[in-house]
Amino acid sequence: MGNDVLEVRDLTCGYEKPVIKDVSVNVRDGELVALMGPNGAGKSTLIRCILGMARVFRGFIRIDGRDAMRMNRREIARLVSYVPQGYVVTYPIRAFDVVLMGRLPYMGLRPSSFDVDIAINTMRRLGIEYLANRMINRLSGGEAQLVHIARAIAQGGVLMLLDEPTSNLDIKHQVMVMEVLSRIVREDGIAVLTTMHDINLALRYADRIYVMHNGRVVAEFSPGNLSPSIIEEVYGVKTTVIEHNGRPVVIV
Ligand SMILES: Nc1ncnc2c1ncn2[C@@H]1O[C@H](COP(=O)(O)OP(=O)(O)OP(=O)(O)O)[C@@H](O)[C@H]1O
Repeated sequence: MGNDVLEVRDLTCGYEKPVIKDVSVNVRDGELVALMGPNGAGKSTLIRCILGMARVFRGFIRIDGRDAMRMNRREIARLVSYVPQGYVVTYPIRAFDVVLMGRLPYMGLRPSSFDVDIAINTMRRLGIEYLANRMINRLSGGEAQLVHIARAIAQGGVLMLLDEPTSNLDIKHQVMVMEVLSRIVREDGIAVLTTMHDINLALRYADRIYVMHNGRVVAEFSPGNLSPSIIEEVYGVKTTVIEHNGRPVVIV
């Protein structure tokens, strides 16, 4: 873990008006960073800003050392993959073709055999090659989420952005998705920034956690340094932090 893959400095960004204000975050290679905060705090907007999908008023965003605001969509797509929140494909398309779509930033009119190999190998690596010929609109939420993550991995960037990848998943699939993400971070040395609502999942899997509130970053900590006062201040609920198997667990 070392270099900043994502560096956001003093960013004020939003839509017609700013939504997030003076936000600074960074994610290094080999690091999984969780972005937490109440509904409407500005987490998805920050992700959209990094992707060039929202209006930057002030500040800068560097991806892999390059000024993201000077990059075109294709250049960003070669560095950054994105799994949006609650992304549901309603039309019938094979799971394999969804994964292959990750290779679009590199393709001409048709995929090369290299692109096809990457898609096959990525599905194998995540243990979901058995889903390859299934239609994505007929998969369970957890299976479909793993396919979308495989698509993002096949894209082969240095930074993966995920918006609530575990929402709507049962406990087993939540753990499965987070295990896959932390394995990819370790094995490939990529950087992952993911929004999450489940504090205990974040404490278990994230290397660091940022907390946003009213468009600002109000706390940054590693799981071992969590103080209950942060949760109380931001969410307004009383909590107790206990240690279980050497890890902090929040009890409401
Ligand atoms: N396209 C948009 N145009 C204008 N305002 C928007 C747009 N999208 C979101 N907002 C506003 O920006 C603010 C932050 O929303 P955002 O979706 O970033 O929050 P969030 O922290 O991701 O919330 P949640 O946890 O509910 O997903 C909200 O007040 C929201 O209404």
